[in-house]
Amino acid sequence: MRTVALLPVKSFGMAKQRLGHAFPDRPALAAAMVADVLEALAAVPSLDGVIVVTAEPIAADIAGRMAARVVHDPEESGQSDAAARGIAAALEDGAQRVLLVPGDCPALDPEEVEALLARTAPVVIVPDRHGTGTNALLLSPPDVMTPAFGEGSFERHSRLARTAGTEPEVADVRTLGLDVDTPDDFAALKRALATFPGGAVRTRALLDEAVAA
Ligand SMILES: Nc1nc2c(ncn2[C@@H]2O[C@H](COP(=O)(O)OP(=O)(O)OP(=O)(O)O)[C@@H](O)[C@H]2O)c(=O)[nH]1
Ligand SMILES: C=C(OP(=O)(O)O)C(=O)O
Repeated sequence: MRTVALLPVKSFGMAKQRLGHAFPDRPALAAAMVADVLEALAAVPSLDGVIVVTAEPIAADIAGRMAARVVHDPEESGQSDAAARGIAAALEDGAQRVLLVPGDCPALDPEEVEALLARTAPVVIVPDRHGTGTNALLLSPPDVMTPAFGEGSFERHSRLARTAGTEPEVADVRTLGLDVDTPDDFAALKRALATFPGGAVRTRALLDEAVAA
């Protein structure tokens, strides 16, 4: 089943507002995290392609160097609209399934993603670590339902799946749950990177630089 990962990426100058002063250089962190996510996705055997939806030239350059297709996002009107652009592009590419992931989960483990792709339900929701948001959506077909990210999106996506006539499956994926939005998320990521070796090469390097500075 042709499966494409979709990665919406907001312009780095605007990204990670909720992180506040937890990390000095938010654009650099956003760029490192996106590159680490793309490297992890490239190592997932069951993915047939990756589409990055962005207006950020640096993200587009990173994507191009990692063999991902870039879809421009002129409006930057939110993750859901960007996801919809990606779904349309994936359908054009003949995708039968899409995996929507955020660009801020740098510890993403390719083996965990591969295991997630073994699921066959039309809608699989990966909740955030609080259980109220959505860190990933596996949709088959890609337009089985319309993503509606944002606060409370876990319940909303569950409801949308049922409205589309299918009972959503819920999958807990540890490294997809390590998305970085708030200072607490950032602290949780640093603890996870200290505990689990491997992955997040660029994000680790940036964090080490910040500590050394
Ligand atoms: N292309 C695109 N991606 C977006 C947009 N808004 C959010 N994203 C991406 O969607 C994913 C989740 O985004 P959020 O964590 O909600 O937004 P953020 O900018 O990373 O963080 P905040 O500034 O705290 O909201 C990240 O990969 C973002 O880059 C948008 O308008 N356009
Ligand atoms: C986008 C979501 O949350 P966040 O903006 O915190 O990543 C979500 O949970 O749907």
